[in-house]
Amino acid sequence: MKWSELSIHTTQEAVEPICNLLHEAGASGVVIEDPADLVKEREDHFGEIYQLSPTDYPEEGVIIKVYLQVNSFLGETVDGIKDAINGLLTYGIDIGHNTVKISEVNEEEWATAWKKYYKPVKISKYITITPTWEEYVPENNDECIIELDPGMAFGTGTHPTTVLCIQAIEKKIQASDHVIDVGTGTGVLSIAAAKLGAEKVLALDLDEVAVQSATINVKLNKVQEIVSVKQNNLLEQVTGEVDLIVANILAEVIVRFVDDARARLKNGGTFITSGIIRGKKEEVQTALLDNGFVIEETLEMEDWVAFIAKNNK
Ligand SMILES: C[S@@+](CC[C@H](N)C(=O)[O-])C[C@H]1O[C@@H](n2cnc3c(N)ncnc32)[C@H](O)[C@@H]1O
Repeated sequence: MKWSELSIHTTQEAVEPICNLLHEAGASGVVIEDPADLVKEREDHFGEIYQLSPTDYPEEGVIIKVYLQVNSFLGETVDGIKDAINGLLTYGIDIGHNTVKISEVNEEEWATAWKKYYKPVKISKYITITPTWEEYVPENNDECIIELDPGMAFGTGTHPTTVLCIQAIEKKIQASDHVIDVGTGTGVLSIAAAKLGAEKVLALDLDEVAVQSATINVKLNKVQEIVSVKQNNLLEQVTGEVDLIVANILAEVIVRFVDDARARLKNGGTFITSGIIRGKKEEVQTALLDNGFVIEETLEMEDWVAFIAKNNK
């Protein structure tokens, strides 16, 4: 199969809206080359990516690379993407150089192109995520390693929303808890829950690619006795009550199923929600409070927010 690599030179400010546009255009597997990643200072070292090489990054601006299948609609798709990016100017977003280069790559090149950006990451007190192809020696006996092959699904573990979720799970999980992970992506949060002591985890995702990816990663981490992966829309048709639900999905999606999450939680159970951009914090907070949750803690990292909410029935 032939793939086209679309390389867009833009600004940091435009990264998120462009990634949204690319997602809407049907592209998945976005690589972001942002030189800020090389020098990023953090309050703690959680989420820090090790061993990055400056030669892989532009000197200025950000390069977004996305891979599209070569088919008869490719020309229209690329034109549509270019028009949509130009349209960001009307919202006052600086799109910088805005050069778009297209080159053809074969499947093997595409499958490995993004791997050089993905290194071992210490996520929380106990959890370190390492890609399957990296050799990593734990620093101490308490360190819990999650091996991941993200493929095309979301969830390398380095995104602030994922980091916040793992830190929240680590705080709240109790041995023998039953857990549901809504929007599992690569399965990273389900695997973390299992490794941190959960007895049973149901990992759900609407996207078939995510379900495949999570199934592989669950086996890779030898937690298949604990984690079952299923294709499912949010909590539809899910029955019973669990101790903890985690959902790293966009704010717009979270507010749609807060009531279902409450119905699926035991009295005193915990709902961890992430994927909330700062501007949507109040919308989600209101939805949680209106549905009878008590907000125990609000976690923030970069522009992202996560809530730890308790179900008091
Ligand atoms: C931001 S990713 C989170 C992945 C992973 N849990 C993490 O924390 O890194 C959101 C995931 O939610 C899934 N998703 C979006 N809408 C969904 C829905 N209605 N039902 C189930 N999953 C959904 C997407 O396919 C995607 O894999």
